[in-house]
Amino acid sequence: MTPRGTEDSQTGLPPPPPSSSSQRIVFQMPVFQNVEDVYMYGPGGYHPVDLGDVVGHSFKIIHKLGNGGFALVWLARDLNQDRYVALKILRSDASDNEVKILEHLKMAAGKTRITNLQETFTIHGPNGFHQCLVLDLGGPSLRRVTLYCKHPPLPFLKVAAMKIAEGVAALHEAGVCHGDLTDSNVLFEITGLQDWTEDEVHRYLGPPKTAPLLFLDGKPAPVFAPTHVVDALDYSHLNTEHLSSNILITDFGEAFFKDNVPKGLGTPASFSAPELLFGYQPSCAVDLWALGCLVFQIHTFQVLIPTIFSSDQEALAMAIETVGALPEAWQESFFSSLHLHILKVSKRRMHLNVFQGSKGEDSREDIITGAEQPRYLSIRSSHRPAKILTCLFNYPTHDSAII
Ligand SMILES: Nc1ncnc2c1ncn2[C@@H]1O[C@H](COP(=O)(O)OP(=O)(O)OP(=O)(O)O)[C@@H](O)[C@H]1O
Repeated sequence: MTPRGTEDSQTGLPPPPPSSSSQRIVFQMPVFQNVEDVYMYGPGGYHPVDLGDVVGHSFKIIHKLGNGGFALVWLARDLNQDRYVALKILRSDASDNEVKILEHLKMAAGKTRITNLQETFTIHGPNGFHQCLVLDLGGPSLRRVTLYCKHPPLPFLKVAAMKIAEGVAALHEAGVCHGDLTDSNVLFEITGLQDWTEDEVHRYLGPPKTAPLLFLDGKPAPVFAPTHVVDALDYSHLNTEHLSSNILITDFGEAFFKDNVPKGLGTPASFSAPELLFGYQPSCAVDLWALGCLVFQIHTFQVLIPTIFSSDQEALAMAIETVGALPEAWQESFFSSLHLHILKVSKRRMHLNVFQGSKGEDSREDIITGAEQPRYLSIRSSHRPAKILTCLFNYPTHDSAII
């Protein structure tokens, strides 16, 4: 165990970023599914962490939970309290918005647990100062569960849907809008995990997959990077029976106070409220749109507004197909932006025809020419409206929501 971050220490300046291309850090095979952008190791970027390190006063790094644009999230054991937590270490240049929001929510929390923040602290490392959030530990996201798991029983799903709805209501009551409610930011807890030994964590969740991080010339990575990269947990070793319908809402990086509204949001197209495209400022209503999408997905294991290119126009077209026509005032601007979008896509298609020659099985051309479309559309048109109605009107009461 090597202590790496020192709380609030003030030692020296971080080293300069690598200068020449032979100084670039790379990692070689095996290629992992889910690692951070290693060029973000450098002053202002991610804090380097290796498995087994102890970060802050007592957090031993056991596994990697995930990486976002502004943070790495680690499964850590709190050696003082003897419990597992998620330790989110923000990039040194990350804004303190998420910390402010979570601290406000922690104070405001009433009966409903709306934040999973336990404590915050700051560390200093080779890349600068980093805020660390100690969070309740969640498991796989709704996105992963939707993609890879068997459909859990309906009562389980109803409780999960109710928990998200209660969480969103409590957030709004506390004056906060999440702004980025997506299937990646809703996590299912794992039953019994707190009683597992470290060996059991590795056995049930899969051992960490690591690869050395080296300079292009084969020399070991410098002090501002970790010695190894770690593939984030994919939960493929996890049995669905291990999931609890306790839900954590995470990633408050886009969250905002009701009385301090941002100009726009970076919500992925499939969960983005349509009004944002028509020049309206974000409000708590964007969370309600996203909540509808999530409730549908929890019940059906299908994305309500699926997109191929993650473009806003595509999502809007899907939304129209699913929930009906846009308000009249928006229609003209939608059709002109859709027209531009179609032109862009057909230009890309011509480019692929010219430069790619024959098309492979998985080529992007298949997607662009619409080879995927009939299956995609037929699922939607034959079953979706009925499913939407069933989920939205067959909503559980507290009494019926039993696992
Ligand atoms: N409390 C938690 N328990 C378990 N896993 C978590 C937890 N919080 C985050 N994760 C995992 O880490 C990943 C990255 O976390 P998060 O989305 O909060 O980072 P971020 O940098 O703010 O992301 P983004 O780039 O989307 O803003 C998540 O997708 C999730 O898989």
